[in-house]
Amino acid sequence: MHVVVNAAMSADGKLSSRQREQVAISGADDFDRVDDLRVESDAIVVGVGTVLADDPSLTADEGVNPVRVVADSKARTPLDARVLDDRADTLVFVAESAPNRNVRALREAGADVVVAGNGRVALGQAFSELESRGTKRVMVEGGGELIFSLFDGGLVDELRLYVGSVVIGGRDAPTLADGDGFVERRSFPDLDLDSVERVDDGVLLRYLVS
Ligand SMILES: NC(=O)C1=CN([C@@H]2O[C@H](COP(=O)(O)OP(=O)(O)OC[C@H]3O[C@@H](n4cnc5c(N)ncnc54)[C@H](O)[C@@H]3O)[C@@H](O)[C@H]2O)C=CC1
Ligand SMILES: Nc1nc(O)c(N)c(N[C@@H]2O[C@H](COP(=O)(O)O)[C@@H](O)[C@H]2O)n1
Repeated sequence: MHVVVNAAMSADGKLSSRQREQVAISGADDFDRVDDLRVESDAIVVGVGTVLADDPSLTADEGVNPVRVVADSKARTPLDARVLDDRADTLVFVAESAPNRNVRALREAGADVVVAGNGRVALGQAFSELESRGTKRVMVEGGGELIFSLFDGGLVDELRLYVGSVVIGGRDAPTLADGDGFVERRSFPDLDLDSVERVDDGVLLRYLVS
């Protein structure tokens, strides 16, 4: 299974403002590229923080939509979230401790709910489950907490990063990889820069994870 993390950040490394609402960092051409990447993928994965902040549909304007996957330890996905609409299938990974009531309600809303891990979704287990269902290409669309955990778990093969020509600032604004952060130099995931391309008024960087 090949896992691509795709994100857009400001020149100062922020995914959004400190208010954690959706900010359009990408321009039109980059959003078209993201749409193409969605259609080329078998699954699009986000953390529930992104669902709560952005309410994304995670569908493409044209083509067959991949399955939408939410890492949602406590089953907090709102029942009126766009990821639960009927434009594509939705799989929600929850932890064993997720309230039964929430899990039941998500199932009634049409989601396939799978338990993986205690306390927090065990991402290695969740990705193995995706692979066992025939998933070959995974696109991760954020946010920073989930992306950090995926790097921490050695689960990322490729990073496509759009750097927009804007400064957002804010010590509490989300960045590409939040979580606890790495401390030891030897634990920092190393990246190989594969290509650099100007897109809109920003830069698209493509890295392979060593
Ligand atoms: N510019 C961009 O490309 C994007 C920006 N965003 C922005 O990012 C922010 C949302 O990001 P975050 O708050 O970091 O939320 P997130 O989307 O990373 O979700 C984090 C949540 O996922 C759940 N989760 C379950 N298992 C987990 C695990 N093993 N590790 C980590 N999380 C796990 C937890 O409930 C956790 O609170 C919003 O401001 C949104 O606008 C989100 C996606 C893309
Ligand atoms: N590629 C990209 N560029 C930006 O500027 C962004 N703010 C994001 N955010 C991500 O796109 C999702 C929106 O999805 P829908 O188009 O509503 O389906 C959002 O949730 C982030 O994952 N991405």
